[in-house]
Amino acid sequence: MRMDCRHPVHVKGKIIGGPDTLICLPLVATDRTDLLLQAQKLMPLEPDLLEWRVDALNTVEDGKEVMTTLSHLRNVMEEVPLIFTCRIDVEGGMGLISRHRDARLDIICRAMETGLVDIVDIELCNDETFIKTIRHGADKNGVKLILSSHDFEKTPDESVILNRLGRAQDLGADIAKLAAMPTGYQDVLLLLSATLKARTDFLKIPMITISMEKMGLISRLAGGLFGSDVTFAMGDSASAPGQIPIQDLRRAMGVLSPKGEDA
Ligand SMILES: O=C1C[C@@](O)(C(=O)O)C[C@@H](O)[C@@H]1O
Repeated sequence: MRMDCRHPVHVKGKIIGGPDTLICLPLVATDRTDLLLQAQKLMPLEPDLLEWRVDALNTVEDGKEVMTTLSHLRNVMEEVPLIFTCRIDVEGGMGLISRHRDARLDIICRAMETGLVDIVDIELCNDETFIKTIRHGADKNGVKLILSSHDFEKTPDESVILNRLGRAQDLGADIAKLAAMPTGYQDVLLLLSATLKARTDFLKIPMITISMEKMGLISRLAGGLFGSDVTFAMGDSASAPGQIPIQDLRRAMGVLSPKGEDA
């Protein structure tokens, strides 16, 4: 049976770290029209969460425009929880903003202040002042915080994976996240086994762990059984290598954890 975590996160009726593994769809668009079209297209697929990768937006440097776009997006999304992500360049961020610390900090803080964002995702590799400022803003505005780590080259050793998940928890994350690239199937096993170890040994908060690319697909399908609380499917397009359509993901997850059975 899937192990619940000690401090589940409740957002708009969804439980991250509860009995079910949730499915998140990413929104990656260069302009507002496309973003809203994508959201309209994805809503009937009934995702548990939507992630807006705001770093992909052409006009992301224009704070006012981003906030207006955010309010339009919120209207389309109704009650689906929103993760707001402005990814840093060294961990897969797109566009100019991903290279500008202060611009990223500013846009994330402004977004939290609107009250339209449920969760923000920032990287563990940010400096402590950055992380503390976001944590403070999140507390003030009732926003949950994901501290994440991405390695697009390799899968780190088990000790590094455990260390990063633990560090996210120690720095006050509500959810810890780690995505890594496998260079062999051994790495996929390593990621899953580290996930289980973190869940059993020390991690009280929910986590999201992902082994990327085709090779890591099993982690997106079955990661929930090992302790990962959210899995990412493909939105209108993929936001990372290895994502598959939500219908396929749901079917496979249903086979792995039949409802009403002890799995
Ligand atoms: O960090 C993650 C996970 C992810 O990288 C994935 O591998 O599915 C996709 C990103 O959009 C998201 O921010």
